[in-house]
Amino acid sequence: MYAKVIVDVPAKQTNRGFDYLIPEALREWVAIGSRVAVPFGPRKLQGFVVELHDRPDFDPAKLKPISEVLDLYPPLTPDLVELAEWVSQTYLCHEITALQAMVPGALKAKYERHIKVGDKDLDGAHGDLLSQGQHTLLLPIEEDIIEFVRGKGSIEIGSLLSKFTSQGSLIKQMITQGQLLEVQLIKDRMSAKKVLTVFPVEQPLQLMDWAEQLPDKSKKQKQVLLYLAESPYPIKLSDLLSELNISASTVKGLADKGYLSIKEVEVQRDPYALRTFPRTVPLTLTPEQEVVFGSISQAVNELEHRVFLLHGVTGSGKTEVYLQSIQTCLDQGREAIVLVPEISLTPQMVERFKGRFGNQVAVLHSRLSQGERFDEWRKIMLKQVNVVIGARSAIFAPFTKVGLIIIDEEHESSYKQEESPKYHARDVSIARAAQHGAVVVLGSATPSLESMYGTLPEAEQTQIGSSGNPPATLRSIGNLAKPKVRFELLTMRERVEGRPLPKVHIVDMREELSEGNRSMFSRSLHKAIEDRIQKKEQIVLLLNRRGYATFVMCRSCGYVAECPHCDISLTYHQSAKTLRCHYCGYTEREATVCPSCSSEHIRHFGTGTQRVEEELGKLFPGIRVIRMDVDTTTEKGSHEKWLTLFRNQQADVLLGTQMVAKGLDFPMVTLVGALAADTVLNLPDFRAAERTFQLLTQVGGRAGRHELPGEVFIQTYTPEHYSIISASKHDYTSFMDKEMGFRKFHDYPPFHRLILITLSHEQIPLLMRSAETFAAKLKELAKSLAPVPIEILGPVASPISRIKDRYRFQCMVKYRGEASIAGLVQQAAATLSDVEKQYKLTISIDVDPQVLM
Ligand SMILES: Nc1ncnc2c1ncn2[C@@H]1O[C@H](COP(=O)(O)OP(=O)(O)OP(=O)(O)O)[C@@H](O)[C@H]1O
Ligand SMILES: [Zn+2]
Ligand SMILES: [Zn+2]
Repeated sequence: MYAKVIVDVPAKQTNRGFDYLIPEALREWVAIGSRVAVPFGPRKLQGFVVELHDRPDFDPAKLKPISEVLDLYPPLTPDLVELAEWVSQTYLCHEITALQAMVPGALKAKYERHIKVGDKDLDGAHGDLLSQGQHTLLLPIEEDIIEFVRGKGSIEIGSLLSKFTSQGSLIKQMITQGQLLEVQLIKDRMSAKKVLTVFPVEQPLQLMDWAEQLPDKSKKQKQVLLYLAESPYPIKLSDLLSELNISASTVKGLADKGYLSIKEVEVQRDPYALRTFPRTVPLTLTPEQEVVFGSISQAVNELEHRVFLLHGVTGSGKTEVYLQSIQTCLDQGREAIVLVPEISLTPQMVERFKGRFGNQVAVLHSRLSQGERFDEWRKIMLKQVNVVIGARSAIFAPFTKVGLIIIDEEHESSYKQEESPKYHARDVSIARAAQHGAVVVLGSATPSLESMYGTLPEAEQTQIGSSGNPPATLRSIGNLAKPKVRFELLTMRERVEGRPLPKVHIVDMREELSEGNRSMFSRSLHKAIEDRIQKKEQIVLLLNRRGYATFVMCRSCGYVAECPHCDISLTYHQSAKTLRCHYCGYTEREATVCPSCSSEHIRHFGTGTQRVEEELGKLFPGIRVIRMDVDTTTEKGSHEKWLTLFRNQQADVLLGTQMVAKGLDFPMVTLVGALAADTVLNLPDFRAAERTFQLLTQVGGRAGRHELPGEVFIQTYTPEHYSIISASKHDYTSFMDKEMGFRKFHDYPPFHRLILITLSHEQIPLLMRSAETFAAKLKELAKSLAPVPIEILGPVASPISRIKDRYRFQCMVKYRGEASIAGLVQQAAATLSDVEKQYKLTISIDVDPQVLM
């Protein structure tokens, strides 16, 4: 039996499985998905077993054996190993990168150089060495070192050097002469947490006997034995110490006498251990919920791989449908994965799932510590849970019988990972569900155009996009070749209990200006805020920008403060009175005079959340504002803290960036204001209108979700834009029609698919030459695909033309259908691999990009 192993080196040359022997002793332990240590050239590396077989590519006699199996259970399931191959082919990354993305960060290997006693010291004890005479006599210090290392078994080289300071060169010499041996160990970054636990070793009566026999002066020890006699259960050492107010040596003394034992016991770090979640029972479904639930549960019961797109207006009760569908799945003995966008994974969301399914739920998000995340993941692997709710990467939860995958707020662009592997969790979820015969539910009040397009019958899609195929479905690659599925549309048009959607007002800010209102609050919004404060109702204000102001500009000469390393203007931060670059972190002091013309008329422009907060304080004295943006939520738990304060009505206003727009369900919120609806609309991105419509609909949806009716104000300089008008009328259909027309006209997704290639280098000439070489090669390769329509745009400078002192050029590929364009792009990029290596050119390829900057 041989194992194919993919090693921990993300490079082109190592992007394949290498064969290794499985030593007899490890047979039982090696499986597909095992993490192993293998010799690789002079090094020892971590790798994943991706195949077991009995026909090696090379002479079996020359194969090396696997050195170690690193886990008790393989951290990856065979289906995940297969999925990794699909991810690497679809999104053009190394397979090891895809595999690594599937295991928690705690399992990423840490390579340590250790020292052992070398085999030159053949007979073990140095006494023999001396008598044999053929060895050079060891110096006493050398003997000390060898004895020390022998005692440790093996020791990290740094620790050895710090023990024997100033013996560095001697130790090096001993390694060269073979008295010491250097080995490489693979350690996990994190391991299961263990605590010392005290175990009684006998029955209570015996313990009491022992207590009796102890001399009178050992009062404390007697106390411990009597305590254990009374409650004869294992107890954490630290708990025992604090309970009896004794020292560890007391307990240790008893252990030495054999009256009790102290062992290390593995415990799980549970971020929610201190919280209790009141159990909830299924609600009686509304007729609309009933219909939707019926379709989903039927598919789950029939174990059919189907994809539903659930379009339900804000407050229509999608979560309850998810919960009951998951119950159906669990009743089947299968497992469920729920994905939510990182920022809407609020305590409220967790509570809904833990409240219904209790300890069966694991939670995975980035605000957990690495250790907590590792332990949540272990609960999944050890089958202690059967539901996981988490952000993007939870799609890789190591379940083995997935029955249902739910993606809430499926339109969210954060489901696309921006670093390699640049996967889209929505598309990966469909691939994974296909492997398991599982059902996918994509839920949103504002479904993405891609998903909506996926619901159209083939004929209609053809009509719109002539020969296009749905982009969001599974491509036929490798083992994952499955027939494409068409998405089935389910709709919920009403809020529960017939609550009305909020009334929306569009406010034309140009009019405000012309009538002399220079404030960032229109008169009508101002009045509405006053009204709610008086009624003790709550307000959500959205400003899609953080910081105090977007940029600093000189009114005399037009100078704008820009980052010296990136072509992007700096953002003013009020609290530190600094200008900061959001791309590289560069920071400088606020200037009081213009660096260009020395004028004093240099000001911050635009409005940031900090400035709104200040102005609210001035306009409404005594108003209690919670500001939530990246700057106020970096601390662990801060997100939770702010939302709890708001829920407990300890604030009147929740002001923030898009993180206040999603998923929140607060009964007292009756007013929502979008202060500058155009910020997103003005971005140079073909999805700007879609993002604007989604954001306004979502934030508006926070108002009036319970008994009290809601009202929304949208402040804008472009009140005639269809995304704003449609959002104000809750009219998804008319927005969709217009936007589909626009996308079709410009050959944008979902009618065409995109691949964005960004090249970067410190020098423009080399960069331009490389970009042109790349584009020319790609154009040549594309000819082979004719008549498949493929368009190659560029190279042009990227919208952000420089980041961290590296210039950036991009090419955009637009194509239709399922042709394997990605492969061609990779081939074209390969022609530059020498330049990449020699001159440090970087090429980044983004398949189905969400961010075009
Ligand atoms: N069948 C039901 N009977 C009574 N109340 C319900 C029912 N279903 C849901 N609700 C309540 O309605 C409110 C809105 O539901 P939920 O938050 O699930 O909406 P949603 O569709 O997820 O909205 P959004 O897209 O805005 O997040 C919640 O307070 C929920 O408890
Ligand atoms: Zn100036
Ligand atoms: Zn910068």
